[in-house]
Amino acid sequence: MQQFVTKQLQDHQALFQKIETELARPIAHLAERLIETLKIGNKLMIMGNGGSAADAQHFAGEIVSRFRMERPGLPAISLSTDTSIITAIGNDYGFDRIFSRQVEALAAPGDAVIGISTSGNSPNVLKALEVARQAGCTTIGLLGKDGGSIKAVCDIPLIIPSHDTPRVQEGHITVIHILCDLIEQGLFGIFAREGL
Ligand SMILES: O=C(CO)[C@@H](O)[C@H](O)[C@H](O)[C@H](O)COP(=O)(O)O
Ligand SMILES: [Zn+2]
Repeated sequence: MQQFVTKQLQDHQALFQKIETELARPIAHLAERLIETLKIGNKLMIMGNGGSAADAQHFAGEIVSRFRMERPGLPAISLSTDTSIITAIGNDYGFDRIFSRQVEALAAPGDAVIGISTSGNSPNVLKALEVARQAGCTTIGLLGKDGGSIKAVCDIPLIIPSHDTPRVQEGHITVIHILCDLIEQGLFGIFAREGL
């Protein structure tokens, strides 16, 4: 068992080394887009299934409440969280529409709609990003594997370079925390002061 644990930790470390090499610039670029979105009064809408539903809720919580800084609340909604809405749409229209219906109802042009999917192939996330695109939103994917079918409907696809679902999720939550730091510092902190 200890060998198994060691192997998991080694895989995690190797992946994070790759993320550092390949994704530092794309993560900073994505943060800039999110900062611009929030600066002009638009909001973030975030969704995913399973572990990625938890990530969506986690991300929205950091933005609305706070990450590290004392600062005003910022607008972000998790589309994976409201059981009444999700069961109503799922029951009446089908599971594929649980996110797209919320995008129809809540999205405004200029909002950033963020789909989190380790396979890049969840149909409900794909449909929501298609609707978001038609509504004039910026579409963003936190993805894995080869980006799947969702990659094609993303203005900004960020793909964690792994085919192992748990490792991809570990990449996603780290990216989310870095984005939260950059958003706070970009709007209210060191990067805002330095105009970076
Ligand atoms: O958390 C995990 C696996 O670590 C699972 O709950 C996982 O999120 C679920 O199987 C999801 O349905 C996978 O969807 P996706 O990431 O491929 O869009
Ligand atoms: Zn999990």
